[in-house]
Amino acid sequence: MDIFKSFTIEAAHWLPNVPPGHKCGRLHGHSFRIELQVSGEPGAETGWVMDFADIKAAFRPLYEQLDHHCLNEVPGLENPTSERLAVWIWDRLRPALPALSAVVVHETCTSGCRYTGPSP
Ligand SMILES: Nc1nc2c(c(=O)[nH]1)N=C([C@H](O)[C@H](O)COP(=O)(O)OP(=O)(O)OP(=O)(O)O)CN2
Ligand SMILES: [Zn+2]
Repeated sequence: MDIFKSFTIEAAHWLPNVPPGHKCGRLHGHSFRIELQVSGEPGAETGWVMDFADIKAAFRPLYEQLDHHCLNEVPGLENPTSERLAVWIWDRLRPALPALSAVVVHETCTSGCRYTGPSP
């Protein structure tokens, strides 16, 4: 079974490698919505896969690095596309949250990225 916890991150970014004149080469901001999916079987007694609060606690240090920051200034996010942000979160969160099965980044209401880990 899959469960998820969502977070909103207010952050600025610009994309350094887009062609000249591309709108995303200019500094702009988003309310990024980050969805963390965790998979497993619900415990017989608890009835849950994992306490949502434990997902929140595990993500907290990363949230603090991202929220109300310019993503380009965060080490490892010099080219902060949705794809790079999803991988950045996955790489840093998975050790603390081994049941993590997907990181979804909604950059806008209409665009985003879903990452389920490196290809085997
Ligand atoms: N594959 C990717 N493409 C784009 C990314 C990205 O991270 N990965 N990022 C951007 C920009 O940062 C931009 O903020 C988002 O682009 P876009 O969806 O085009 O934004 P709009 O609000 O203009 O979307 P509409 O729904 O078309 O109005 C660009 N591309
Ligand atoms: Zn953007």
